[in-house]
Amino acid sequence: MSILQIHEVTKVYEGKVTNRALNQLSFEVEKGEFVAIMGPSGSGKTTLMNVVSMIDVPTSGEVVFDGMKPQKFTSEELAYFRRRQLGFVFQEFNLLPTLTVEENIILPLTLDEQPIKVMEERLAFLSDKLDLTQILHKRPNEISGGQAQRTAIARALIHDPMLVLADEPTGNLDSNASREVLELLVKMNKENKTTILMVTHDPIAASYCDRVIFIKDGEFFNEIYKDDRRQTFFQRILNVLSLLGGHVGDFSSIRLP
Ligand SMILES: Nc1ncnc2c1ncn2[C@@H]1O[C@H](COP(=O)(O)OP(=O)(O)OP(=O)(O)O)[C@@H](O)[C@H]1O
Repeated sequence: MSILQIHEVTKVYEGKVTNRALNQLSFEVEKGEFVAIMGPSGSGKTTLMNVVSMIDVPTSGEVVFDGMKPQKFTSEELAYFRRRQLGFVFQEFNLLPTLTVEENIILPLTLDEQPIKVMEERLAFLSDKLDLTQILHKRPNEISGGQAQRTAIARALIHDPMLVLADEPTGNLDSNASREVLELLVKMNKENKTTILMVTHDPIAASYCDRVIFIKDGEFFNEIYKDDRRQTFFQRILNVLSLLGGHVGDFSSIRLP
């Protein structure tokens, strides 16, 4: 069953020069899938994430979530839908510095005025899964980058969203912390059937996913599915990237997995 359908989405930015950031892009994400989006700089990845998260409206085409069409929502319905059904993980973690780890994680539930019992149960469940129990009382400036990203993942999952959107979640992490965060994303995906759409420049990060969709000049370029071994998937991702082209530096974080 598909949880997200991108149907012939085009996004044109008008200005002195008209910019077609997405051009008739179509793909679907199945419930419980972990999908990476890759493409050279300027290929439309951020625009795609903005359209999926409904920060931006497509010029034409449709984004459908589990049969629902948010383009038809009122602004209140849209705000509610984003808050309840989407989870966000960013490169910069975006934690609130004055709140503790625990307060940061439960923030989405607090905003939704959920009963304390619900908050405590979800918090206990996620802190255990993401190994955060020991640092719940700390503030963001007292924890490592990897711990900050794990906190951000817990915050993204606390309301059990339909879809998690992750934008370069390992972009600010060293290789050990990156691996830890990716393994936890895989664990949440496999054990809890969390559906994740992740933009990344990093072929190692992409190799943790079930499928990689490559876009170029705002258009669908190719997609590959993981077989059983991550190493061979990584190699196949590199092969497609070499066909995809782009500028030197677009995939600068390539290192051996
Ligand atoms: N607000 C905007 N107004 C005009 N053009 C835009 C705007 N946002 C993006 N673009 C253009 O749309 C195209 C796609 O940009 P986008 O940021 O989506 O690419 P990207 O793949 O995320 O790039 P990067 O990997 O460098 O972040 C680019 O040509 C960009 O210049």
